[in-house]
Amino acid sequence: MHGESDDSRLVGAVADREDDAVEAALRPKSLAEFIGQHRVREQLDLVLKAARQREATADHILLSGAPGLGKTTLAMIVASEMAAPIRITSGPAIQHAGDLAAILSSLQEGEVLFLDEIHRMSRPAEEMLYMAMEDFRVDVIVGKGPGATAIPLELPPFTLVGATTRAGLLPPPLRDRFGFTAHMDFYESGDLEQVVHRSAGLLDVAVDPAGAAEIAGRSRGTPRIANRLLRRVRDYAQVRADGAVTSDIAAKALDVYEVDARGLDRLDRAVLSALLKLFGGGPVGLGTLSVAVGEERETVEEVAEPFLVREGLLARTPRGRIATPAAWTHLGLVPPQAQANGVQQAMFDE
Ligand SMILES: Nc1ncnc2c1ncn2[C@@H]1O[C@H](COP(=O)(O)OP(=O)(O)OP(=O)(O)O)[C@@H](O)[C@H]1O
Repeated sequence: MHGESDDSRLVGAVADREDDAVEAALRPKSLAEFIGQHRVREQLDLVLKAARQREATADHILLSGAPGLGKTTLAMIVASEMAAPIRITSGPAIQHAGDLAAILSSLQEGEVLFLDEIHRMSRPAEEMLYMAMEDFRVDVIVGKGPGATAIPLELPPFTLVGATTRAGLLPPPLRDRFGFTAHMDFYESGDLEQVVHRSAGLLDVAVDPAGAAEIAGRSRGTPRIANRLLRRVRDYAQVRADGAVTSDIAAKALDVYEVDARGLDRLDRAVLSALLKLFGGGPVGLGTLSVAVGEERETVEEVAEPFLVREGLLARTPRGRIATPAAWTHLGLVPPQAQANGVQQAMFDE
């Protein structure tokens, strides 16, 4: 068993250590620099401009969307557009209401508090946050048991920017306290090409338009992946060529890393290939499919399948997993039905 996790893959959307080190340099610093997500950008622009005109603190903002689409980047942009400082933390880091009280009580007026993975906060912290968001006040509990007392503490107005991979996971009372919710979608290929060009400029790598398109096409709609693939292509171009990235160089480099033209990696293709070659395209149960590819059930279900489903290559049905016609085409195989038809046609021709 490989026990593969999403963050160990070149096409994983969750940040790895190298991403952490270079992402800061690649982050757009203003809304004008932020590529794609036109609707979200326009809406956010209005929210922030209006707050600035009123000389008020911006409303609380909820950003939802898959990892690597730019939620942290947007939170930082909110702070810079409001000329406000930003404090960054995450749901899992706040286990006790006291942790949150300490952060909230040290905020400056107008500060942006970025709370990543807000759906993973503990319940007591969440309840404290309701009051802080609405009334800019927290009750700090002193003591334990019947002798415990709540001491109210006034907070300066601040802007909470919450990020979550799924807004549906948030309890409605929390969701309702955001003045503005932005849903971020996967990026269009053209937008990702722009991301590649922009990052290449910052990293001082020469990339021609076809090279950028080749990288964008394999980036699974995600800027973080586009930036990571660009770095691997840069290595290849430097070691095996003259440093310039063309479509040929990008394709060869990403073939070495087993990321195919549609952004599928070894694991994705192993799942599809087993489904097609061993089970005739399904339906087959998840357990059987996982054994066939030598991976844990969870790895197949949570790491490989979401992208295959999104790409319309695999479908989850009550009877099991099935491949779509596009899956056969992608792996260059002929579906059994078409094969049978072909045989019949040949007999008829005779
Ligand atoms: N619209 C964009 N234009 C240019 N670069 C972008 C854009 N969105 C994201 N990026 C780049 O993608 C990388 C990942 O973005 P970011 O860290 O903001 O994602 P995220 O959604 O917060 O991910 P996570 O939820 O995993 O923290 C950053 O290096 C950033 O530079």
